[in-house]
Amino acid sequence: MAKLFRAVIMGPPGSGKGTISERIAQSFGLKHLSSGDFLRENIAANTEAGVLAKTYIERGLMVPDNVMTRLLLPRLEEMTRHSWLMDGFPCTLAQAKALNSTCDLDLVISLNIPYETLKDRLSDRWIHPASGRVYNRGFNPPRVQGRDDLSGEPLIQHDNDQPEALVARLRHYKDVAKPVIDLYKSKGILHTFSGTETDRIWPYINSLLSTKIPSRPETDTQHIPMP
Ligand SMILES: Nc1ncnc2c1ncn2[C@@H]1O[C@H](COP(=O)(O)OP(=O)(O)OP(=O)(O)O)[C@@H](O)[C@H]1O
Ligand SMILES: Cc1cn([C@H]2C[C@H](O)[C@@H](COP(=O)(O)OP(=O)(O)O)O2)c(=O)[nH]c1=O
Repeated sequence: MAKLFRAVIMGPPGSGKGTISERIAQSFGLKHLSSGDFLRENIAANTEAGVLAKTYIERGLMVPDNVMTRLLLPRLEEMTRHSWLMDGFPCTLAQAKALNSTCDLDLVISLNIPYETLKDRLSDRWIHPASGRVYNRGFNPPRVQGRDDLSGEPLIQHDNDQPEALVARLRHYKDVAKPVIDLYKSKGILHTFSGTETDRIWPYINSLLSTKIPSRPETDTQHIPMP
């Protein structure tokens, strides 16, 4: 069996973690794991952790580290036969240390996107709350305005995606992410990508991953190779 590959993608809200993770999952056959999706599944299933997490998410707060690790680490431990890419976890140094004790990461992708770009994207981010699917009127609009493509249910906007809340969220991200980024830098597994357009960043990420994981032949030709 080919060596398993474990990667994490980090970045501020709106940096494109979800969007890029989907592309990586499609191109390289990794399982895309998302902390937000895990939380939504637990909330929907009314698990103990889900009920607790909901009280924080509803107030626009981060879920405490011990709840996150209790929820996610057992799921990761079960994935002994899969290569995966984790999006949204770890967010804090405590989460990173807990993850470290469970598995060895091969690679960390950090997205570095200018504030103005994040502001523009998030102020136009539309979410299907039940699934977490995200849309943007310019970048990936829903087929019918205001409606989720699959369920047809209404899309909503989060107050904390609006510019007034965003400055505080970004400041908070920078504070908590810095020690995590430093940790991965010191381990030599951090790769940072900067830019305003995902379609310009993607070829570089694709190229990096191609050196680490064999692409799936059927999807390999969809993406522009690195210049
Ligand atoms: N690693 C984590 N630690 C603490 N809380 C988390 C974590 N991941 C997700 N959450 C909580 O779950 C909520 C939903 O997560 P999700 O990643 O779907 O949100 P999002 O709005 O797409 O994230 P972003 O803030 O990157 O835009 C977050 O706003 C946060 O409250
Ligand atoms: C990646 C990307 C996303 N978007 C939009 C789609 C979403 O509405 C929003 C956030 O993208 P998303 O992938 O949800 O970011 P994250 O998971 O890091 O929070 O920005 C763009 O407009 N352009 C882009 O290049």
